[in-house]
Amino acid sequence: MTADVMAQSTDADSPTAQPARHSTAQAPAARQTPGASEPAGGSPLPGATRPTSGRPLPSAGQPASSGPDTTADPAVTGDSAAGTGQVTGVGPAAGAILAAGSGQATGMASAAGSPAGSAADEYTGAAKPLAAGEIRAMRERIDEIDQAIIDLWQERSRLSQAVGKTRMASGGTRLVLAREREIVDRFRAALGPDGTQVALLLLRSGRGPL
Ligand SMILES: C=C(O[C@@H]1C=C(C(=O)O)C=C[C@H]1O)C(=O)O
Repeated sequence: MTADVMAQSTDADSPTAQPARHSTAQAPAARQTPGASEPAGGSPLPGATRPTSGRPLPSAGQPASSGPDTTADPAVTGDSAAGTGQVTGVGPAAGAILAAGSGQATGMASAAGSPAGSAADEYTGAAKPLAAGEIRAMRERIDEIDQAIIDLWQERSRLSQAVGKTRMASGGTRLVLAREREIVDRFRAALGPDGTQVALLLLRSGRGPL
């Protein structure tokens, strides 16, 4: 775990009463999760509650939702990352996805802002048919990729829970922090600060009820 990731740590992830046993034998001594309590479905690791980048998304139009833009909120923390932050709209022309703290995915772009009389494609947000076709093709692949991510995510989660059960049945610890740090570091090295968040969500997903 690098120092800057550790510096991002806060303790805002809600702790639960659920006790957890951590194996810290191999973990770096610089920062140990103190003792017995484990954040709820969350992570004892640094970086767990770091807000997302907060970078505003470029948009040529207005959000489809009037809900608050949580891109600057600590959205990827605790349950909020999984339960909210849904895609609520697509800006016309630019096709920018606008995240909001609540609401359903509408996936529809407003025709407002399109050139008058043009065949604006409301589904893709494109202002010209050719662009709409390209976008549809790319979206097909995006959908495939998303499904692969979901499948792999669920497979990983099942494996992680199986490891935990096996270890506990052998009298071992529920979690191994040194291993979790290794995983967080790998994701962060590959993806930057967002990778940290992804890794923490992955780890949380794998905990489940043991
Ligand atoms: C799956 C394991 O158990 C736990 C879950 C981990 C994970 O989801 O990757 C990593 C470390 C452990 O806290 C493991 O030790 O490999």
